[in-house]
Amino acid sequence: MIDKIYCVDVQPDMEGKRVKLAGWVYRKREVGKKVFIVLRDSTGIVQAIFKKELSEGAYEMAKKAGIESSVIIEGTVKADPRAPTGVEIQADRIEIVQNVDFFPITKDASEEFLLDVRHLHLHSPKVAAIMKVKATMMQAAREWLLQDGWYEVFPPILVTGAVEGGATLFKLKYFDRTAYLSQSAQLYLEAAIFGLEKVWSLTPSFRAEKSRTRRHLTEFWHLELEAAWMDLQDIMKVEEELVSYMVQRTLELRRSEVETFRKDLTTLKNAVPPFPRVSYDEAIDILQSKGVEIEWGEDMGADEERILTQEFEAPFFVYGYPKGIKAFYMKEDPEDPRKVLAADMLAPEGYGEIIGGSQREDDYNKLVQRILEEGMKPEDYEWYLDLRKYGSVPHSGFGLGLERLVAWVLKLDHVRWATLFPRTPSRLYP
Ligand SMILES: NC(=O)C[C@H]([NH3+])C(=O)NS(=O)(=O)OC[C@H]1O[C@@H](n2cnc3c(N)ncnc32)[C@H](O)[C@@H]1O
Ligand SMILES: [Mg+2]
Repeated sequence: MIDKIYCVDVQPDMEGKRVKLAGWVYRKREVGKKVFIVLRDSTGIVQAIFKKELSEGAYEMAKKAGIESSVIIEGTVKADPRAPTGVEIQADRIEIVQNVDFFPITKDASEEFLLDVRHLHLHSPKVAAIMKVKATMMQAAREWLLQDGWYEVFPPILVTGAVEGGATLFKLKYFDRTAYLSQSAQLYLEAAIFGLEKVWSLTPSFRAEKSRTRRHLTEFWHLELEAAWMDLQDIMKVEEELVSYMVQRTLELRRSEVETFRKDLTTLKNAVPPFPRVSYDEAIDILQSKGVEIEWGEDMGADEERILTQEFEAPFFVYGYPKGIKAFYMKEDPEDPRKVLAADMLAPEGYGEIIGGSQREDDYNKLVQRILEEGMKPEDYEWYLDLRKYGSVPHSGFGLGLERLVAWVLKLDHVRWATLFPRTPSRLYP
């Protein structure tokens, strides 16, 4: 490993110190007999100035370095308020590790082109900032889950059945059998609670959704929790405490990155428990009062949720959905058999659903009935039904779409920017 420091380490109080840095040529300009190179690394940027009178060899080499060339630079630190970071390096040595004559991404690159060359787009400091925020959100989630006594488990991705409807399964050949890519780890987490009680997993989930909306991917990162003995109210409290901690901790550790994407942090700061709660019935009333044509019993799509979120300045819950629009595993509301004990968490500012959760049906016969009602075969869920035969307990859980949370926090215009290599119906490469 090169004995170097990072751009962020170069500070004005290091005046006169000799330093070595490695990175990529982010910006470059020539003025008279000087070359200014703004070097980029994973921590930020710093300007290096190459003066012909100081080192002709380095000056001539610096002139050759193209944008995004990988370079190693040495020189002396000098405080200079005119430099982008208030300090620069009076460089007397540059090694071009690999020169780039023409970097294909230019200022006028289209979004589709950026996705076509996503492997090169990852050079971008803005993309790196998104990935740092995403990583910090998961660091925060792990911190919270550990201190609150949750066990991480590692469920299978190759599965034999649907959790969220057969229409969005990706099928694959598994030797002489058929397998599917997991839509959700939920059913396996439900099995894990009998030994561990409170479990969580972060897995890729797959949905063969043809929806071409700004919030759908065909592969997304899914943070899921499941807990024995918890009812819907209990799990909603877990959701709001977890999301609040993830958001506030990210503001604490990554505020400069967040502010790169949004100046108004109000809704993020408002993300503290208790989050507002509205019933599905109230949500329908709100939408109808705003002229939306929606009837009780219908699902809210992205457009309806966008309108509903205008009523809130923080993440909020919608609870008490009609049974007909929700999944087979959700427990019927004992007080209203038309409904299930389900709640979604919606992000404000038009982002909508970021979490789907519910209390699960823990009665064997009722679950068999729900499976049949949904046109599914109980024999396909034999192992899952066993969970209701051997010490069944009330239990609840939820799934958080990590890209959707990041998209809201950074106000991204599409979830695809929140993932390293987005997968959508039209994009499988690179
Ligand atoms: N353990 C559970 O209870 C999870 C449950 N089985 C489940 O999968 N619910 S969900 O379908 O609403 O998906 C959960 C969340 O997963 C995200 N999600 C769901 N589908 C997508 C797509 N296609 N793209 C991106 N993100 C997606 C979104 O934030 C949803 O709220
Ligand atoms: Mg959902």
